[in-house]
Amino acid sequence: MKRKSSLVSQQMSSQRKNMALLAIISLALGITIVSQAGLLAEAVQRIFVEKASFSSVYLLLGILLAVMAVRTLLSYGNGKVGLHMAATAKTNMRAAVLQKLTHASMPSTLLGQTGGKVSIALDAVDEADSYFSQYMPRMMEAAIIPILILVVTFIQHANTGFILLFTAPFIPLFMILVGMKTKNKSEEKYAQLAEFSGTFLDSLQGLVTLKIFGRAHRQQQKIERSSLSYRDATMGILKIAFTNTFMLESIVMLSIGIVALELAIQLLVFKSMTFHTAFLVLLLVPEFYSLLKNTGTAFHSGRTSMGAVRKVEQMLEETSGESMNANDNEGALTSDGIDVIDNMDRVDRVSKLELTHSGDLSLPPSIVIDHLRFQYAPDSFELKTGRIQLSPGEHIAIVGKSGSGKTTLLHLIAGLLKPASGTVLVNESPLSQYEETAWFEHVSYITQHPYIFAGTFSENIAIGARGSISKAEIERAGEEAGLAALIAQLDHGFDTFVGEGGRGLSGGEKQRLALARAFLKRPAIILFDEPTVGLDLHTERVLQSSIAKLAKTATMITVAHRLYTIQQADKILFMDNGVLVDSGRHDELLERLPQYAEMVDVERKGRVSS
Ligand SMILES: Nc1ncnc2c1ncn2[C@@H]1O[C@H](COP(=O)(O)OP(=O)(O)OP(=O)(O)O)[C@@H](O)[C@H]1O
Repeated sequence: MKRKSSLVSQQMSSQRKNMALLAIISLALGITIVSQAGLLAEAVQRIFVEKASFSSVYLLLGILLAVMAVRTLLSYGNGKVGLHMAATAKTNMRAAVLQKLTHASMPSTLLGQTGGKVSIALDAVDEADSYFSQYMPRMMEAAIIPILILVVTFIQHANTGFILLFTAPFIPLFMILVGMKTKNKSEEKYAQLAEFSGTFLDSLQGLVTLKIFGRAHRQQQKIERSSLSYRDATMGILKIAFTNTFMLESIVMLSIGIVALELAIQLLVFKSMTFHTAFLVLLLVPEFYSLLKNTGTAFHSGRTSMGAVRKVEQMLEETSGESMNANDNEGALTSDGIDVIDNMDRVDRVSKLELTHSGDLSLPPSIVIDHLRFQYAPDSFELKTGRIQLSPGEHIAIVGKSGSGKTTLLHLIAGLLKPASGTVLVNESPLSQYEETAWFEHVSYITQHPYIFAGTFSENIAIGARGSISKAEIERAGEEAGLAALIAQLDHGFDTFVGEGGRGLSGGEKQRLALARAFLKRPAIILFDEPTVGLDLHTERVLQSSIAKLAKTATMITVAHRLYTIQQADKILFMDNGVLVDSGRHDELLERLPQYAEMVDVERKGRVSS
């Protein structure tokens, strides 16, 4: 293997003990192979050449049987160590993939297809198995045993030793040639599989939309095309594998034939060697080639594994380019730790961590937005702000037209996006100086489409808890969030199962469930994306009063659409085309900002007409 993947190298260095064990077992295996041949040659020599009685070789045959048993046990041991190495490596690699995915920044999670990522995390990591379970043990055997056999052969009969020495390099040479081609093919196969999985999952998720727009058939053809390319890539690899096996077998047969011919000539024509020596050498030679041949097959699967591992590495590299190291002050914060998943399917976890920042995070904190600038991509939408102070416990409303950058500003304040320049100051220190987990421990984000996991109401609410939590506490949080009436109608109450993606819950109900999580957490900072679609009056009131209760002791920043929310806010941030134009109370902005007055007017008319 010319260039070992760094992921594989990492695994190797962490498994040095197992490698040493493999080397010891391989050496012992080599000794049993040579002993076995020696004992067998001796037994045959005594019985057939020296015509000794069968009973005189009982002991010899007994030892031979014991050596064979030991050889079997050692082979089994080698396999076991390989499997153990593979299992450990796969666990580590999968942990690394999961770690990277959960710590990836928000923009990077939006890149690529989910199905493709799943196929890499599951299938590609599985493919790495054969590198450790087959390739490594075989390579170790190939590095030790053939040398041992070669030494014994040279001692016994130098001519055969030279034949082995001359023909053996053809096998690795051939392996390298084929292996190179297989690796490319294998990478191609994984690209095809990832595309196939991605297309398949995307189509499943958007099946209703596809049907409505009459695109189901076209999508079906797309799936068919990608499945055919996957088949072709797999067949390509198999073709190489079969050719590989055929060529290796031919080389081995030819070589053994040459050795046998040479031995026969020496034994019968020149009578320059004993039967014992000839037979011993003839027994050892197939073992020699068989080991090299096995290595060839293992090399093929090792190469296939490397292609798969390369894919895993690429994925890790791609996500790590975007991810934030928790200790990296420059890095973008991620939503890791937020108690409610936003509509981009962010995964949340809450764990207690020390603040890296030396100052105390007094709560609720004061927040200063200080000349932020942000772009998703060059030459696209740009967000700009001046300097604005948000006092502890204030209720802030971000308002503006659709696409003006409200959500982007909210994500920048929350640390979910990293500004290109400027800072968000929390208690007068840059947000980037805080340990992200510690910061998110105090933040709850209630999006318009909170993510509901497959599980019961209780399990979904308990996600908001910092430690272990009692059923009574979960139920109290549910009631405070206004879920009591809904739960009372269900046969299994809080133990009712809500499906993946929160199937069976309305938008308002999902938000109440997200609120229940927040009630368990009691955050100091609440980020709230107010529903744009009209909820019924009752639901809206329940949500409104629950949020108000939760926000009593917190700084709340709302992307606001309701006039009521806007009027009640302590401070309104008015966004226009990415620019934070002005901030102030409702009456102040009405007076000095015509665009704001116009927006309020439109909102009022909308209310009356709807
Ligand atoms: N992930 C993204 N990548 C690239 N551009 C984005 C991304 N998210 C938002 N944008 C763009 O940034 C601009 C501001 O979007 P943003 O969601 O902040 O607006 P908004 O005021 O919250 O809109 P709405 O009220 O409709 O939700 C829009 O032009 C949008 O297309």
